[in-house]
Amino acid sequence: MIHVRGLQKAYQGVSVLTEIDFDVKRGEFFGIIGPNGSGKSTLLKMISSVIAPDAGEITLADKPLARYTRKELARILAVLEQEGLPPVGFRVREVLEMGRFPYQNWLGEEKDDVTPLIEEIMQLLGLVPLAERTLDQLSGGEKQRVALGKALVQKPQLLLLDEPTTYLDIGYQIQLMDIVRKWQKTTQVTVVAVLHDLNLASLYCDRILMLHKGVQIGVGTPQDMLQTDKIEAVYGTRPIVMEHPVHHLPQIMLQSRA
Ligand SMILES: Nc1ncnc2c1ncn2[C@@H]1O[C@H](COP(=O)(O)OP(=O)(O)OP(=O)(O)O)[C@@H](O)[C@H]1O
Repeated sequence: MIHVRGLQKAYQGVSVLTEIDFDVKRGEFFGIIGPNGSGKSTLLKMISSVIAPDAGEITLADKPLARYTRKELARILAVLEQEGLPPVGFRVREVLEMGRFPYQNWLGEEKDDVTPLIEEIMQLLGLVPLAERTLDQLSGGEKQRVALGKALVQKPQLLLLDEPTTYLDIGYQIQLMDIVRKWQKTTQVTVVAVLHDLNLASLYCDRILMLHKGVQIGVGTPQDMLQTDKIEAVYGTRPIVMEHPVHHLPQIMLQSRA
């Protein structure tokens, strides 16, 4: 689904990403992890074509990213970002309808009736009781679900998540990630997620790319990447890594040095 080759980016002459090379398979849940400032968001912005690389190439569904028009790209790719929501006066149902923009003609009309799709996604995300509320009447967690709804109604082949659980409590973190995974099973969407929480990354990602100071430390399964020495080298803190008793995946416990 995605091929990234020799990607490089610098801001004002300061290199923030060098020699990034990886592939993401169709239907995969792919995580990007790394400390603050390691280049995760920059990489995601290049995949969504918000910024251009200085060198290297990204291929999306067998076509170089640079050759997509904005509208073509919007039919393939959706980005979950809370800042991507419209101004506060819009109602939840209207915001979800806006997600269909890539499929509408210049009159804002679409060939097929999308009401069933919008209803299905509102059900999936528990947004039915909030449908007529305006965005300013929602909590941070509810807004995050609306933003996810707007991304899902696009029916993307590729869903990009930039720290999707930042404002969510543990219950909503698991709920949001489970919803994405459930949706992935029915639609085969490819998911690329920047995640700060290494334990969530371990539970949900098929493979993980680890960045450190703009350099690719490695790409591999959670077992390959979430090892004590690697985490210490990159994050500067030595955790205890244990196997999850139910999911049999690595989970980390932090150790205080005080
Ligand atoms: N528009 C910009 N102009 C100059 N420098 C930038 C710009 N955007 C990002 N940077 C710098 O590029 C580096 C990588 O930033 P980026 O946001 O990609 O990191 P990140 O891994 O997503 O960080 P965080 O986990 O803190 O969100 C940082 O040093 C940041 O200060």
